[in-house]
Amino acid sequence: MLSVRTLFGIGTCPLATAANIHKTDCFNSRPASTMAQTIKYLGQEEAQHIDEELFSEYGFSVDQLMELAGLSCATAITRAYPITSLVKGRPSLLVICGPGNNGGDGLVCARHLKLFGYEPTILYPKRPNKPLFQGLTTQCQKMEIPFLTEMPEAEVIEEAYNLVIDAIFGFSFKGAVREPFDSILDVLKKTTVPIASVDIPSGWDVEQGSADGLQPDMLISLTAPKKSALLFRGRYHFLGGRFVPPGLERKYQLNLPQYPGTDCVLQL
Ligand SMILES: NC(=O)C1=CN([C@@H]2O[C@H](COP(=O)(O)OP(=O)(O)OC[C@H]3O[C@@H](n4cnc5c(N)ncnc54)[C@H](O)[C@@H]3O)[C@@H](O)[C@H]2O)[C@@H](O)CC1
Ligand SMILES: [K+]
Repeated sequence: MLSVRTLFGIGTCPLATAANIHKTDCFNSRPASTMAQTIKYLGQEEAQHIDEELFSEYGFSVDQLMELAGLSCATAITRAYPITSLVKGRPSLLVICGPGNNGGDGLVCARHLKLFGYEPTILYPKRPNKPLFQGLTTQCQKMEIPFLTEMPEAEVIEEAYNLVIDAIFGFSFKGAVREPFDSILDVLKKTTVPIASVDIPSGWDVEQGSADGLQPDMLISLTAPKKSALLFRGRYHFLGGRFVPPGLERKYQLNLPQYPGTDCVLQL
């Protein structure tokens, strides 16, 4: 059956215009694609094991995979929210980065989005004292991406930004959210600006989700979706992180779909 998306393509759907991009459910009846049915949804421990093996057995470095993950996120965002579809006069985005590697993906994503013509602003309240994150921060500063010193109020976000990119927590998140991220997530829950979450909607249990948590408009699952992604109800679910070696895919029976051509993302 032909879906609206098939007919018009993302960004050219007649309903996804500048006037209604905020939460308009243009693609509410998302087709249950065969790919999404067969792909494996990972538990928290499994995701962490895959992560460790990529570094220990397969010889990757963190910054290498982070670069590919962040590029995937930026690419997926350009597909779902092309600059021409944005409601504000400027293509402004707010990227909120957390204290771990999910936050690192956010920094890389912001840098690529700037190169793609968007105007990202970063909030990075807890910065690890490690060369990797210091380097990524410097790169963003040299790209002339502004950093905020505090979380804006929900009304200010609505006024100033087209989209919030949530790169706060990924698959290592556990337990109750600690400050300052608790207050940050409270503000995000109040705003109607669409949210694009990197790997996992922040604050969600990696496997069980969160009934009263964030409800992002977009989710970019990295490597493979996590179990909580089955509860995602937003418009756009993309897969990114096209770096999984075949042996690792076989071992964990990931059943990853074929990425089209040279693309680094795929819509599920
Ligand atoms: N193997 C992969 O698939 C890859 C994963 N990457 C990214 O790395 C992420 C995982 O990164 P990490 O393992 O560093 O972990 P996260 O980025 O998920 O978070 C860990 C950080 O969050 C803090 N934290 C955890 N629970 C908290 C709570 N309840 N309240 C406040 N702070 C809390 C921890 O103290 C730690 O600083 C993935 O989700 C993905 O975004 C990519 O960078 C590269 C490839
Ligand atoms: K996230």
